[in-house]
Amino acid sequence: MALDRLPHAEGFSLQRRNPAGGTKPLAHWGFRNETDPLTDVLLGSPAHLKHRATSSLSRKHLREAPCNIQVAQAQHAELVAAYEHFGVKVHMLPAEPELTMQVYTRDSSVMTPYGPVITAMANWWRRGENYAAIRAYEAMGIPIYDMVTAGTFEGGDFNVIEEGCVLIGCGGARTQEEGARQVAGWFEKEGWEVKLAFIDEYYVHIDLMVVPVAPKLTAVCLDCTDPWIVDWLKAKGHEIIDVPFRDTMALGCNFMSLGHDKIIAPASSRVLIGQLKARGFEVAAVETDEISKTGGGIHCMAQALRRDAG
Ligand SMILES: NC(=O)NCCC[C@H](N)C(=O)O
Repeated sequence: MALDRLPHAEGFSLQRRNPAGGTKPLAHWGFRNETDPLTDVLLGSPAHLKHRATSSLSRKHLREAPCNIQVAQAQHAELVAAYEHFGVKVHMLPAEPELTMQVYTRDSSVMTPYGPVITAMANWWRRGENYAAIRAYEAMGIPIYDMVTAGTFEGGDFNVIEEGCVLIGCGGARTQEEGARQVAGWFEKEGWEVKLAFIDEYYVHIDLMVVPVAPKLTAVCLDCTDPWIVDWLKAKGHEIIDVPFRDTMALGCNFMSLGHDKIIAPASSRVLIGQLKARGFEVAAVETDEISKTGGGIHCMAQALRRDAG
């Protein structure tokens, strides 16, 4: 099933970035803040999901207790239901048998106020997702900001901390320094504050350990996040919710903020959920343990197409 052309479609373009900076934000699509109210999300079908040895984590599960794909698919259906419950419009990438990891829509593109960046996936089994993303945005009528050409870059490493401020993860194996510096240069030209976070490739992407919850509130795994990142966030006035290391390695710090104090979080991340509830958040706790054996969590499985600036 193909994606529909959306209302508010804009003239499609493969490169609307102004090389001099000052690119005009899109009129309808995109978002300024990862914590603004989510209205539209891009998800990927798990119809052809395959458990591959893609990282230390997924390799360990593959060795010890491989993912039961049917259970994972049922968990994904619950995730879709959670978005719909909160009134978020779900746009689903058409299932393609060759794209066995397309459920992780965070990585093949990243939405910005100026349109999506098409990334450059590191692993051969995910490269086709970049082409599928281009086709999807063309079908929906959302013009592309630009495409990464300097090296590999994966969307889980583009972490919008607050309006006009991005933390770019660089582990080498997924996002290479060359790709990270190309994207950093674009956003510096747009006037953003950009920080590069060099992480160990064991952690795959920066969104394993740092994810925004609400304005000035960020979940961080203090045990594995470089202290300068924590100091930087605190200097900006962010309060930190510390997610334990063991939970983090089970994708427990990888959740989705829907804005309006609503969060979709993995049911197994009990410390995080407790902290959120204590602060008055409404939390949809979704079982994602089976699907996460394949290496990603709720944040990895979502690409915000539009957040309402209010
Ligand atoms: N942003 C993310 O952390 N995405 C998870 C990707 C999981 C997938 N198995 C991969 O290793 O590429």
